[in-house]
Amino acid sequence: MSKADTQYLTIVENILKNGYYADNRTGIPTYKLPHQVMQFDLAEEFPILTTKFVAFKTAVKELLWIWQLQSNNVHDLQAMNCHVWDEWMRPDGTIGKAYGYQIRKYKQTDTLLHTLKTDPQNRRMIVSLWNIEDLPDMALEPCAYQTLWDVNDGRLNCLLIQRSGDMGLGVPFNMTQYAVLVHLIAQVTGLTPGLFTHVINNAHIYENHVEALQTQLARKALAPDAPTLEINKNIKDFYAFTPEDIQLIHYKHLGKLPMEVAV
Ligand SMILES: Nc1nc(=O)c2c([nH]1)NC[C@@H]1CN(c3ccc(C(=O)N[C@@H](CCC(=O)O)C(=O)O)cc3)CN21
Ligand SMILES: O=c1ccn([C@H]2C[C@H](O)[C@@H](COP(=O)(O)O)O2)c(=O)[nH]1
Repeated sequence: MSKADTQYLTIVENILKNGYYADNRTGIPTYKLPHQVMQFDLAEEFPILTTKFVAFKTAVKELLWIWQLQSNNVHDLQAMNCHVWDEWMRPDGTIGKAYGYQIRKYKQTDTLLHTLKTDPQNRRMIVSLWNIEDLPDMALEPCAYQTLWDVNDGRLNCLLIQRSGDMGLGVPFNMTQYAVLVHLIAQVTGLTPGLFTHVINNAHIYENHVEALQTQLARKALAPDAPTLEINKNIKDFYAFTPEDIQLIHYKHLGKLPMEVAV
């Protein structure tokens, strides 16, 4: 079993056992717990679940859409054969001033890369998608909305803050895609991947995901070891990475667990 499975399933188990049952805007109630934390040393193991199949390539494409393409246009994501944002697409084809829009608006990827290269002991390396002024014009207010970056002895550390975490669908994507991001940014800044800490303010399980997550919990004993991440080492420019440059080697898992997304 991967360390990702252990930490993720501990949270899932705790929510199912002790979570507070409450309504929310989607109409599908959730069980929820506050302030759940996972922490991975990326030098030791790449965090991805093995107790179910995580659509790794899809998660990587969504990440590149936000951080590299810096797009809010759902058609750009669909062009990569990724459809996880289809339900939130507005008639103009975008998700409004959300996600990639906020990265581009303030050149946040460029600034982070530049600071990591020129002033790695800077204590102000923050990328934030939470822009109060623009919130009313977003199709969805960003969930994984902030990262804080830090360097110790050549190791790149990242703290991800997520205000709202869908444990069944969003979180398995988020934990893995942000781990990929740390690897990508480390490679192009001459650093090595260090600690990745993922804080979730409202960690919830939708009522209609309970059965699938119970199935996943029951699979624990059979879980395979974690795969390894392999990135094309020749790439030194963050904007040159393609999904093909980012490969999972020997990803063994216990199969898909379909869940419906609450819109
Ligand atoms: N309720 C909700 N949960 C989320 O996780 C979420 C939202 N809304 N809204 C915006 C994005 C969209 N996200 C999504 C949407 C769908 C999948 C999903 O269906 N995942 C499937 C595989 C999809 C594929 O293979 O392409 C899965 O089994 O993980 C994942 C994340 C994450 N976000
Ligand atoms: O990257 C993401 C994006 C979204 N989510 C989930 C978290 C919630 O279940 C919904 C958003 O609903 P709000 O009412 O705006 O909190 O989407 C996620 O887990 N990860």
